[in-house]
Amino acid sequence: MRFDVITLFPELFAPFQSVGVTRRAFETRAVDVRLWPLRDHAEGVYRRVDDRPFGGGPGMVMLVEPLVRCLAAIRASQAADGGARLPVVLFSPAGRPLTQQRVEALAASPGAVLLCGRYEGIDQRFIDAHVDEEISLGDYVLSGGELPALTLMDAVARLQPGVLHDAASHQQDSFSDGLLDCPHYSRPEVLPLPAREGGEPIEQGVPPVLLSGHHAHIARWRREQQLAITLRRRPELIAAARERGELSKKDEDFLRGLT
Ligand SMILES: CCN(CC)Cc1ccc(CNC(=O)c2csc3nc[nH]c(=O)c23)cc1
Repeated sequence: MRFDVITLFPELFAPFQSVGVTRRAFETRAVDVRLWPLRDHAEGVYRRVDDRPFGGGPGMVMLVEPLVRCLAAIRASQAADGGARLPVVLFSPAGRPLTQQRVEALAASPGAVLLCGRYEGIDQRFIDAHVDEEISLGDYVLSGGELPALTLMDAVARLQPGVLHDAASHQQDSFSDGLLDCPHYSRPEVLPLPAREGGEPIEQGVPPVLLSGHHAHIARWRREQQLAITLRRRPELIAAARERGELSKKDEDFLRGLT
């Protein structure tokens, strides 16, 4: 699958292509990323990509014409590669919050043009004429759409075949089964951890069940930890899992014991 990224800061994307899971996705071409620096499509002496908003107000607005020229170049490149004409995704605070469900849909698609907004936003006429979908990362204010785009690319790259070593691991990802993750432990079995300032002493050992080798008990303990942690931090995810029929009778018995 392919991402054509329109951005004012292509340098922000280099680390994605050279580190970890996403590097493998990029090297194996499971995910093709093509960066399109918007400034290359700005004309005039000052090569403007933004200007002041009509009606006044703070900040600047991204101009339509450089975006139209940039998108035309992308369409020509997609056609030349015989690829599909990909939908345009705008990252914006006014977009629909990104979910794992949306990530999975995109991961199964041929890809998308990812438009990274900067400044106060994009001229609405470009959005009306060319944008197919607006995506937000969540209700907090970032400086632009590049980190959201990197987040989406990371989440999609992990789902591509052959990218994750242990394919089963993304099935077990907590957001794949809708509950928060259980605690994890590794060597050493006992840690000389100092107690917190004026707090309770830290549990130094590892839950014995994890050392028992009894896989059914371990799986049960992990599931009960997921349920307890999710009920405490994100109770709405319990209700949603129940709605989807994903809670077993054992799960429900355990939850009743907690409340
Ligand atoms: C007028 C108030 N602001 C809207 C919340 C203006 C504004 C702030 C920051 C931006 C830059 N942010 C993004 O482009 C962005 C793109 S996706 C996203 N997800 C969460 N939060 C974000 O700020 C974003 C754009 C407009």
